[in-house]
Amino acid sequence: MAMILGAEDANDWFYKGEGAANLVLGYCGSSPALLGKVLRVEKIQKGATRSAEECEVLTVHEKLVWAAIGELVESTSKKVIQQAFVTTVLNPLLGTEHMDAGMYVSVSSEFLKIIEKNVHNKRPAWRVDAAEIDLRCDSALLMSDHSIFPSGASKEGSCISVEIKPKCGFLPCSDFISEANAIKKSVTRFRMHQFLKLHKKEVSQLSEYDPLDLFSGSVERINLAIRSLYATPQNNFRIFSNGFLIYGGLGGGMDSIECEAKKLQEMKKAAEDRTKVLIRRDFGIQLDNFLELVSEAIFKSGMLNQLLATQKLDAIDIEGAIHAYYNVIGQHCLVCESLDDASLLHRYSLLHSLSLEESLKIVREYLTATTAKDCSLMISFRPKEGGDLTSNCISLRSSNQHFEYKANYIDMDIKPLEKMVYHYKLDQKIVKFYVENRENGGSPCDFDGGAENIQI
Ligand SMILES: O=P(O)(O)O[C@@H]1[C@@H](OP(=O)(O)O)[C@H](OP(=O)(O)O)[C@H](O)[C@H](OP(=O)(O)O)[C@H]1OP(=O)(O)O
Ligand SMILES: Nc1ncnc2c1ncn2[C@@H]1O[C@H](COP(=O)(O)OP(=O)(O)OP(=O)(O)O)[C@@H](O)[C@H]1O
Ligand SMILES: [Zn+2]
Repeated sequence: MAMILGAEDANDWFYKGEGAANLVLGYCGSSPALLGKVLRVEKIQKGATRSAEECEVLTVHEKLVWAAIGELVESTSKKVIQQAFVTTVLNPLLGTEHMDAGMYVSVSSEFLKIIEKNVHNKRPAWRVDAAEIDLRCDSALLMSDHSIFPSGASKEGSCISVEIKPKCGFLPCSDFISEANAIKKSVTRFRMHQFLKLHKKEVSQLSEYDPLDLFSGSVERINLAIRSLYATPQNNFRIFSNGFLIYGGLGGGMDSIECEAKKLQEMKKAAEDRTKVLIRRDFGIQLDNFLELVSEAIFKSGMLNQLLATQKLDAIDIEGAIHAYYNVIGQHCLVCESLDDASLLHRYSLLHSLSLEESLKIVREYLTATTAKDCSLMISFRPKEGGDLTSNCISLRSSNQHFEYKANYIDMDIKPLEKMVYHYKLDQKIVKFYVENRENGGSPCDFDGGAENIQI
């Protein structure tokens, strides 16, 4: 970690976006080593009480879970573990071509303080309320900016990229899913979660997107999914022109709940118009053709096949994995404790009779799958002028134009073990809400089932 970013470097970084856990900055300075890079800075929930040291190291039980994976045995620092997680766990599953583990660089607390001040006005208010840059961090992740091609290679203004957060692409079929939750086997988690998000005003309308289309392996259905993502982008779809966001929301969905419906429609229409103009200007094609280009690239890259296989490592669903979790942490199972269904209890007793090794494997695979269900893809395009058509080229049948593309996964973070309890509660809450409210489109008035209210 030779590079150190100090106060004098802070103004070279601009706000690019954020998710729940990290804030991402683009580089506008002149250092050749940093051109074309982004810096991913960790955030901390407001009011969080964990000490800096607790945040930095794996818990005793996390060490157990990840101990079986070669390199990870040695590491106790989360940053080292994160890098090893990508190279040792994810690369064999997803290949190396589309992965970027990045590298950690040192940052001073002055640097972070200035950044925090500089980006404040750019951040969505609800993200500001939820979390802030963790000023205790002494490093941040430096990665390639996957919304552009490496500098020098592309003619100015000619790169358009999309970011897609595909979420879970399959229906679970685990025998450990209770009869009361059988709907999970026929309706996607994404669809059911939409109803709860609408009720909680986290989104302004139900998404048209169906992950089963995107992961279908059929180019026609992939195109249907891309059109739906474009119609209702939420936090699942963004478009960038030359690295700058032109369509979709910063740090979340485009349909920020802070806006009234009419204003939202106007903003969406303006973003659509701008996007169409830029696509026509830079690529000489209509929006429909661009969305076709995106679909073809997803189909051709085969990335989603590998991602789906990784997601399916969650073979017994959280309703099964949660029992393995309690085996791992060596505590009495709170889920079984709250059940009075003898047949279910019998099924779960099979899980509680597994060896520690078997339980660790279930938990490890569950956590790996969770990362694959929450990551995003970034695909960048530029017109291909002359020369041979390489394997990374798409030819648009409709206009006989050729485009080069590159695709990368982003947000490959390892998930904390303790989050499994939250996942279980959220899962129960999503299904309960959907079952009770699917008839009325997801906007009832008397649902109080916060994840924290589910009894276990
Ligand atoms: O549980 P989910 O499916 O809502 O996923 C969470 C995401 O919500 P969304 O994609 O909007 O539904 C959530 O995204 P948002 O904050 O809603 O943009 C995070 O990605 C969260 O992961 P982490 O806390 O950053 O590690 C995600 O949590 P994990 O489930 O990946 O732990
Ligand atoms: N390498 C990258 N190149 C370009 N843009 C990036 C890169 N990494 C992240 N971004 C942008 O920053 C945003 C936030 O990054 P990221 O998804 O890693 O945050 P997160 O907090 O981990 O997300 P989540 O809420 O899914 O956990 C992304 O949605 C994307 O627009
Ligand atoms: Zn149990």
